[in-house]
Amino acid sequence: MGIEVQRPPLEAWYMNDSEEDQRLPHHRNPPEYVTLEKLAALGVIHWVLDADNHETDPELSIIRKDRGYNYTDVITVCPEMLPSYEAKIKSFYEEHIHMDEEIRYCLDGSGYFDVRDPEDHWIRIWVRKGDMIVLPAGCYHRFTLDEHNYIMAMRLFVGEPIWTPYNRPQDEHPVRKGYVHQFLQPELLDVDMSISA
Ligand SMILES: CSCCC(=O)/C(O)=C/O
Ligand SMILES: [Fe+2]
Repeated sequence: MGIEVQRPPLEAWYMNDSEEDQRLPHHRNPPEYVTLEKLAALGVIHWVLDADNHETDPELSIIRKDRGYNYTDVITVCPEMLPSYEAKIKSFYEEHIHMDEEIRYCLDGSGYFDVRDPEDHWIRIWVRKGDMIVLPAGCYHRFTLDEHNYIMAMRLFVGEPIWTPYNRPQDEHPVRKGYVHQFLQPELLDVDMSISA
């Protein structure tokens, strides 16, 4: 029998355009929440796992086996523990893609992963202890700590890890084109295109 993890579901919302501190929530007024279904349509996958028992968690083992995530390490992002903290935080918050999935499992603390919707608006995904998310290869995104300034996250990968970010614009990159083709094609989107014809 699985362990019931008592915690609120993943929260995601549209961001406002404020230039204030990136670690603030940046809700629109009134707030506009984004469903897990909408995130799934963008290719963002999510699980809530038992972070306190991640070393022996059979659910994590199954995900890793099913998806081929044979590599793991743990990164702690906070001013005291991350070497070159300021430079890393700046680079994480530059909009970028990777050639592979970005897979992060929050073991403690929290932070925000921002992704673009089909109209290029930012969606902020609040990742807290127990959340594991996958951002597809070629998906524009960025990361910031929240106001608590601390996250400990497992990083997973298929094979030897490559963390290289490719900053926007990457619209001609084959991996970006593949993402657009798979997730952002107009016929896949839940929008009324007739009014723009
Ligand atoms: C919480 S893991 C640090 C952020 C990171 O690794 C990354 O690639 C952000 O895009
Ligand atoms: Fe990234």
